[in-house]
Amino acid sequence: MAYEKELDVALLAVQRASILTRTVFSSHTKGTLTKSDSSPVTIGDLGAQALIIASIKHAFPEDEVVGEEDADDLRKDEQERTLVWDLVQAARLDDISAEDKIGGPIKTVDDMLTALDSGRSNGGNKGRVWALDPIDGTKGFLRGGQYAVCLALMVDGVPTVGVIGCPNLPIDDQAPLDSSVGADADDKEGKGVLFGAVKGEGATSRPLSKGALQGSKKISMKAVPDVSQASFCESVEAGHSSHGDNAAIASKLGITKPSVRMDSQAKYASIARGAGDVYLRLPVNLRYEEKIWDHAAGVVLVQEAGGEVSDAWGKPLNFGIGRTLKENKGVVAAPREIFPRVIEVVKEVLDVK
Ligand SMILES: Nc1ncnc2c1ncn2[C@@H]1O[C@H](COP(=O)(O)O)[C@@H](OP(=O)(O)O)[C@H]1O
Ligand SMILES: [Mg+2]
Ligand SMILES: [Mg+2]
Ligand SMILES: [Mg+2]
Repeated sequence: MAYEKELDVALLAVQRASILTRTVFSSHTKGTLTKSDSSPVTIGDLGAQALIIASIKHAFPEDEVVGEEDADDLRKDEQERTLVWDLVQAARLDDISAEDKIGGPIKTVDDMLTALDSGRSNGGNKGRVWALDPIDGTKGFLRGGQYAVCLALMVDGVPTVGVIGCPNLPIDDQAPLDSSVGADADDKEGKGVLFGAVKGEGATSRPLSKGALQGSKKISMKAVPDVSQASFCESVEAGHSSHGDNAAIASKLGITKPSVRMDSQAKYASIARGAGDVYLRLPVNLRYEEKIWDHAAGVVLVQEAGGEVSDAWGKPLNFGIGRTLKENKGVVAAPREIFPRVIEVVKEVLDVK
């Protein structure tokens, strides 16, 4: 199989980082700081990014990483640095050969800061670049909703390997998608899924474990013979995607089921495994540039499960022009057969605005 080592390393790296995020999710201490764009970041985001970049740099030292976070706050804030260091040291896979494949524990605080700071690549359309979102859906993570640990390898600007860890999603791929999945989520028994996909090789899910990789199943999107029966998902945060436009599109498609709101790329993962059908992310503010790490892994997963993804105008997402998708606005994902119809209606709704 192509990119077998890359997929393995990415799955193990995300699995190890999820051990850390789960610890923070169930703890009162989240060390929440506010970033310059007023969005939140926690000790979970920072620890997970350090662990994942350390894993990538161990296995593929030449590769670049576009990561959401950096070490600026930790270099200034000793208390926060100590909290993250304790978490990073504690997060270990319980299978030694799995842990070895991703380089074993980070050795020093300096190594942790260097790893965390090694996600500053500007991306581009040449060579191998990883896109990393250590916690996607930080607001959901803090609220007790869905969140996802997301990692993708882009080759010459094309998302090629995608891995998403969803600690709060039900393991059962067929579990119906209703509003309870997105709200008041937890990571108790029966929860925690690790998704993986390689371009041209299909997509899989398996239970998120603490050790070696096991028990993967092929996943695919559900057939939707009648688009009015589709279920669609969208962001919980009204500032991230226009709930009004999404509702207008659903109504024009004849969809009467209420939308399922959930945070993070758990939306891509949920439609990829056929728990839902359509993901709508209509722009609220046309000046906002979507970040590549918010989409790269989800796009590989959906494409490999039988779906198509574009921006709201039906334009392919261009991951090869930097850290953002500045040539695109909004995102639409749906099974291949109904995708043209969905885009047609999305354009109708946007045209009358
Ligand atoms: N105005 C905006 N429009 C669209 N996305 C936004 C946004 N402001 C922040 N985001 C992104 O929305 C992501 C969460 O998406 P969702 O709403 O699907 O959960 C955030 O990821 P992080 O939580 O990793 O920062 C952030 O990058
Ligand atoms: Mg994100
Ligand atoms: Mg994030
Ligand atoms: Mg963020």
